[in-house]
This record gives sequence, structure tokens and C-alpha cells, in this order.
Amino acid sequence: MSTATFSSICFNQGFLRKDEAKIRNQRVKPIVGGSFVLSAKCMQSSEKNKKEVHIGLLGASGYTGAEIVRLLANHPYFGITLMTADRKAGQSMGSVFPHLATQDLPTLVSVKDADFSNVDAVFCCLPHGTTQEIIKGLPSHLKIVDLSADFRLRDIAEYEEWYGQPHSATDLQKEAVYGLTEILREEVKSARLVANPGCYPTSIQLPLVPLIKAKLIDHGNIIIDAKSGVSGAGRGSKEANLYSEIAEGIYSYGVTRHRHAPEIEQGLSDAAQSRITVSFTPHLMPMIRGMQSTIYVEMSKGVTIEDLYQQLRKCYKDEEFVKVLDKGVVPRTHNIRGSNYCLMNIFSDRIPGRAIIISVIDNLVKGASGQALQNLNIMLGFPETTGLLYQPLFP
Ligand SMILES: NC(=O)C1=CN([C@@H]2O[C@H](COP(=O)(O)OP(=O)(O)OC[C@H]3O[C@@H](n4cnc5c(N)ncnc54)[C@H](OP(=O)(O)O)[C@@H]3O)[C@@H](O)[C@H]2O)C=CC1
Ligand SMILES: CC(=O)N[C@@H](CCC(=O)OP(=O)(O)O)C(=O)O
Repeated sequence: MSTATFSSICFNQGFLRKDEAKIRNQRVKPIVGGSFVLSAKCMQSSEKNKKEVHIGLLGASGYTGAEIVRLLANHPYFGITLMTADRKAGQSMGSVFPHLATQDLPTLVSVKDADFSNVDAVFCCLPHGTTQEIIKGLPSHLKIVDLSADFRLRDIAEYEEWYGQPHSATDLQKEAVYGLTEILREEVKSARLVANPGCYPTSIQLPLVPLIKAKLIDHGNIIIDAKSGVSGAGRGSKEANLYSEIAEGIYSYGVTRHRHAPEIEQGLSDAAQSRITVSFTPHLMPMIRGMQSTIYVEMSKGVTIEDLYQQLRKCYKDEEFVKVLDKGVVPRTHNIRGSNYCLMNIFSDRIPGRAIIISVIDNLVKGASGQALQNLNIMLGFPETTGLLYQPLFP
């Protein structure tokens, strides 16, 4: 497919402007139990730039926290009233992230000094382990989207095995809804606590779940080779992430045992309604952001590559953020940088009966903060694309 056709499918300026206009004029129905209803009054006040929903950002001084601040700068209804940090508590966000210095933001405070009385919803951008300790102490009126892995695995024993620590908030775990938006949107609508998926699991489940649900691929033979930019590891310095360790090379890690394997298998097994295991190897690439999952599958007996392609097209035809490209077009991380899009395609392997899927996302956006915002929009009854219609950065 030509570049022109590709742009017209995914990122046509006119299309996005039209869609944005539609969102801004939309009156949103209340969700059951939801606290926010966009009324004519609210729309007027938002036009005066008054933000209706007060957001707390826990772990604001990390990469995903900063990405949420960047996204919310263009959100007409969500304003940040509280931001927390650990080592950076007491500092201004502009001093921690100079690219955000033009925004009027609260000073970073320690979680123990945080006042949630004027907060409606929080994004929790903290390391796993720490997260559950902090979330279990939060007031119950808050809607929460947690970006860590603490509430993703339903099986507590599995969590404890893969994360090497006991789970101390098992009741909250039972309440949590897994927020793979395009697949579990209905569940997200009524959730109070959403466990935002990991970046690898997002890029992998989005193409595989519809194929598995339609019984088009063999469950026993799924091989995933995935690659991530270094920002996936967070901002805290680690020897393995030094420039001299990453540049000019590829690093395979978590070989045979990466903690995202059980999360991926949980989602695929739900889709199959039987236990699925996968071969999964992640790699660290000498790039800052972006993620590609290349997935090798065996088609079910009598199924063709056209069946797989049409199934993905059908499943995602009305989705803003998941695009199945025209036949033959190879998804590239260059085409999703800084955006909430997942681009995917499927190819017939040279070996009969096999197919190759390529799926790309920005690990910090669709793989973390973007999907988190998409989920909070849904939880509060706002159009899910609000504040997210960013064009990708290219080159
Ligand atoms: N980076 C990515 O692409 C993705 C990340 N995630 C997950 O999202 C979460 C955040 O990731 P990311 O932003 O990359 O991480 P960072 O390491 O960049 O940031 C972590 C944040 O948590 C704060 N923090 C660390 N320890 C504590 C503590 N003990 N008490 C209170 N606050 C603390 C840090 O504060 P300070 O800096 O001031 O010390 C910082 O604000 C993690 O669970 C991560 O696994 C999920 C998907 C993708
Ligand atoms: C490059 C890199 O290190 N990536 C991280 C995954 C980022 C992510 O999604 O982490 P959570 O599951 O904690 O949310 C890793 O492999 O552990």
C-alpha cells in the first residue's frame, strides 16, 4: 500500500479534526454509579477552561507520570490537583521535567503528605509492591487506574511466584478490572479500580485475543518475539540501562521467565476458555520509546490467512486506537511514537499453515499512560478518546 493510503487510514488530519469536533459537541450519558455527567453547563464551563475532574497523580516524577501530565495538558475536563514523588518530593515538576515547565502544576509531595479530599480520581504510576501498600490506604471515593502489575493477575499464588513477594491487598485484587480497553470496555465502565495492562501484554493480546476467540489459530504453538525501547524500564537509574550498555546492541532479557508471561497467558486463556501457554522473549532495543511484538502462529485446520486478516479487520473496524493496516504494509514503531495507536498486520509465512503477526505501540502511551487515560475517560463517562488524539511524532 502506498504511504498516502496508509496516512489516510490512520492519521489523516481532517479525520482527526472531525472526530475531535464530534467529541467536543457530544453530550455524554451517565454511567451506572458514575459520578460525572457532562451537562450543557459543564460544557460551557469547560469552554472557559475550567477543569471539572480533579486528578491525583501518584509517582508523577517518573516516565509514565510525566506522560500523563503531557496528555492531560490537552484534556478539557481533567485537571491535576495533586502530584506525588519519592526522592523528588518538594521539587517542582518543571525542575524534574523541564519539558513540562510551562504548565501550572502543583508541587510534588510525598504520598504520606498527600491530601485526597479534593481529588476525584488517581493515576497510580508507582513500582509494583509499593503500589499495593499505597492503594490500600487510599480513600474509597477515589476512582483508580493503576499502571503497575500489582492488580493484573487474578491468581494471587501466581502473582507471588512471579513477583517474588506476598500480596497484601487481596480484596482489592478481587475488585480490580483488567483494563485492556478494546477487549474489556464494558467491564471498565463500572470499575472503581482498573489494573492497566503491561506494555508487552497490550501489544500481544490486542492481535491474538480476536483470533483465539474465533478459534482461528492453534493454541499450542504461539511464539512471541518482542522488543521494547529503554523507557519501558522507568527513569530510576540501573546499570543495565546505561547508554554504554544499550547503544549499538540488542539485549534479550527475562529469557524463558519474564513476569509478563503469566499476564499474557491469563488474557489468552480467558479468550480461549482453556489454558494457553506461550513462548515469549523480550528484548531491549537501542531506542527510547516504542515496542514491537512479532508473533508466530499456526492457523487452525482449514483456515486461511484471509480469514485471520478479515477477523482482525472486523474486530477493530470501529476502533479509534487500533488499526489493522492494508495488506502487505509492515507496522513500524516510527509510525506510533508519542501516540495512543496500536498498528498491526498479519502475513502469510513461507511455511504453509503458519502466519506472522506484527503489532506496534508506544510503550509509554498505549502501553501505559495513554491506555490509562482511555480507561479513566470510560470509568467517568467521558468519550474515551478525550485528550488522546495526538498525532504520532515522525521522524
Ligand atoms: N515505563 C513504561 O513503559 C511502563 C511502565 N509501567 C509501570 O508503571 C509504573 C511506573 O513506571 P515508570 O513511570 O516507568 O517508573 P519510574 O521509575 O520512571 O517512576 C516511578 C515513580 O514512583 C515513585 N516512587 C518510587 N518508589 C516509591 C516509593 N517507595 N514510594 C512512593 N513513590 C515511589 C518515583 O518517585 P521518585 O522518582 O521521586 O523517587 C517515581 O515518581 C511501574 O509499575 C511500571 O512497571 C507499565 C507499563 C509501561
Ligand atoms: C524495557 C523494560 O524493562 N520493560 C519492563 C516492562 C514495562 C512494563 O510494562 O512494566 P510493568 O509490568 O511493571 O507495568 C520490563 O521488562 O520489566
